[in-house]
Formats: sequence, C-alpha cells, structure tokens
Amino acid sequence: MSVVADTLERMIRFDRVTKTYPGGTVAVDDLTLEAPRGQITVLVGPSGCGKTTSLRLVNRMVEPTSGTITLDGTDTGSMSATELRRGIGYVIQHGGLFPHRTVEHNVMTVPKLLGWSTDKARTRARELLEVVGLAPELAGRYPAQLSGGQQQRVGVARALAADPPVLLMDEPFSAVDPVVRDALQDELLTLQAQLHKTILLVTHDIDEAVKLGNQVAVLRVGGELAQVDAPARLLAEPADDFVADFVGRDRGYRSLAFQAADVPLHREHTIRLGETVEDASDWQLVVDDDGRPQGWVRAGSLVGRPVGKDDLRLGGTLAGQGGTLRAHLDAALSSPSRRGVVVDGDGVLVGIVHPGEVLAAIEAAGRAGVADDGEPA
Ligand SMILES: Nc1ncnc2c1ncn2[C@@H]1O[C@H](COP(=O)(O)OP(=O)(O)OP(=O)(O)O)[C@@H](O)[C@H]1O
Repeated sequence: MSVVADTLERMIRFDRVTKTYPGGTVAVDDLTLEAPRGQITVLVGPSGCGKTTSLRLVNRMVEPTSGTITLDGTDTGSMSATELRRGIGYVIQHGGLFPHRTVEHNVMTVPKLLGWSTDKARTRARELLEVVGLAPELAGRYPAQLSGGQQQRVGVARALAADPPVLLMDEPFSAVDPVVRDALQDELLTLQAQLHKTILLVTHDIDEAVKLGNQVAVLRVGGELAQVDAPARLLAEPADDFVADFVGRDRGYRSLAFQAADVPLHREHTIRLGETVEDASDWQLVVDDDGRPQGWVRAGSLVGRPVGKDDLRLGGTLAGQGGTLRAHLDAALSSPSRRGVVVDGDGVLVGIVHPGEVLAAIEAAGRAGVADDGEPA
C-alpha cells in the first residue's frame, strides 16, 4: 500500500447516494461527497441526520438504496465485502472491543484473520499499543479492566492493525470525559500527521468537528448535506441559518483559531523568582532561571522583598510563537496585566502582545481575506 499524503485526490466518493430503510425512513438523501486521500473528513449533524448510516455505507454494513460509493475509483458494490473491509479500519464508541479477549488479542484480531503468524501479529500488536500510548503491561488485560480512554485507544490500535488506508470512526471519543477526549483528539492529530490515513469521522460535536476535520460536512435531519467546507470557511461563511445555528454563536471568535497571528512582539521586563522587587511599576512578569514565565506579580506591595511563589497571579494562557490569532487574543485577555505572554516551543518567553494590536491584526487579516476573495466574507 502506498498512500500519497499531499494530494487532494479523492479516496472515498459518495455519488448521489440515498438510503431508505424498510419502513420508509430516508436516512441519507441524495448525498454527493468526496473524502480526499490522506485527510480527515468529519460528518457532523444533529441526532438522526444519517451520520452513522453514511459511514456504514462505506464498508457495506449498510447497502445503498440508490447511488454509488467508490473507493479509490472502484465501485464498492463490485467488491466482496471481505475484500472491501480489509482496506478499512473501523472504530466505534467504547472501542467496540471483544470483552473476552485480552487487549493484545483484540489488536491481533484482523492480522490473524488475514493469516499472519501469531508471532508477527503479536509483534504488530505490541508496536501499535505503543503507537497509541498504552503501556506494554496493559497488553494482558481484558477490556473491562481498562478506563474508557484506554479502551478507545485499543479500538484505534485494533483498527490500524492491518495498516488499512481508510479509517471509519463513529463517535470515537464521545464516551469519555472532556479532558480525556481532548487528549485523544490531540493524539489522533499527531498520529494522522505520521500515518496520513483517509479518515471519515462521525461526531455530533461541532467543536470536535472543526478541531479534527480538514473538511467538515454538516448534515441535517432527513439525511441532506447542508454544507461541506474547510472548518475556517464553515465558521466564517455558513451556507444557511441551519448551519449558522449548528456551528454556534461564538463562531466568529472560534474562527480566529484558523488564522496565524501577525502581531508585533514587545520586550517585557522580567524578574526572577526569589529576586528582590525594586521597581514599583504595576504588573511585572516573573520567570524561572530558564526564562519560562511563572506568573505575574503586582509589584507595588512587594517593593524591597523577594518574590515568592505565593505572590504569583497565574491564570493567563500562553500563546505559542507563530500561533493563532485566537491564542494571542486569549493570552492578552486572560492576562491580569492585559499583556499577552508569548513563548517558544520550550516555554521560554519571547515577548508580549497588546490586545489592541491583536485586534488590529484581526482587522488586517479580515481585509486581506476580502482582498483574496474579491468580495467581503
Ligand atoms: N436499521 C434501521 N432501520 C430503520 N431505520 C433506521 C435504521 N438505522 C437507522 N435508522 C433511522 O435512520 C435515521 C438516521 O439514523 P443514523 O443512525 O444514521 O443517524 P445518526 O445521525 O448517526 O444519529 P445519532 O447521532 O443519533 O447516532 C434515523 O431516523 C434512524 O432512526
């Protein structure tokens, strides 16, 4: 298998696909959609809009009533279901693990079905458990002895076992708490940066959709595609009221997460922990011996004595150098001094930004957007 990561060549294509279930429910209505190779396409929409049905149409767990689905140009209807599924990993909520098989045996399932030797399948399973961040000692446990997040990681490892070019993921992270979900989402993005799978992922959570998707398809109940676009465009230019409502009220602010910040950086006078405060000017930034910001102090009341950890006001977010407008604006607004702290990849202070200048950069980015498109966004 060779997957070219950087082409936009289609991998999965729905061509005028309709699925009507016995009883007459139209779950998917005349869907035409392409999932580009090596990218994450997210299907999002309210409950019952046909997301799961659309996903299952790809691996033929559901057959279309009309229309065709092609995989790399081949009509899936012309392939045997077994042959088709060999190239498709499938991840569901809770991992969908076999409860009576150990973690390792769960991951070995597909390689064994493909006729791999036990040794080769076991080596692959161990390799994958490491890839998804699971400690080797978990290999012998049963799914019930794992946390929700760990089960989900095993589910991903199992889907990747035979190195399929395509991954279908149905609400893979919705059964875990928000903190674990966020971590799993980050891990999927890191993994994807190495693996370049063609991923079709279903979620009902628009924040997850815009975080993970290279493109996001919004479906409405009745199985109609309302809009498919890159996340930034979806937030900036929802096609209609339904999409605008679905993407949410603070979409203007969230769209700043897709724009790189071109904001002037200013030098900031710093003091080190333990250093005696001599300057009575208002907020001062405290750094450790390596120059990493630790927090702000209100210097006036501290003049003449050393700064201790208890004096620090924390709470301001840090923006990464070269990061997004959203991260810079948030750093400025959440800082007690209203000066946003910008750090490099090692967490060392590189400068500060002022909220007014971040807003000016937002305005300038908006004007550049108008110039690019030739018409206002
Ligand atoms: N096997 C089935 N037989 C009959 N109707 C079905 C079947 N599976 C799904 N449906 C119906 O098709 C519609 C779409 O269901 P589907 O599960 O694809 O939606 P969904 O967007 O994934 O929903 P959710 O977010 O609630 O999981 C719903 O009205 C559902 O009741």
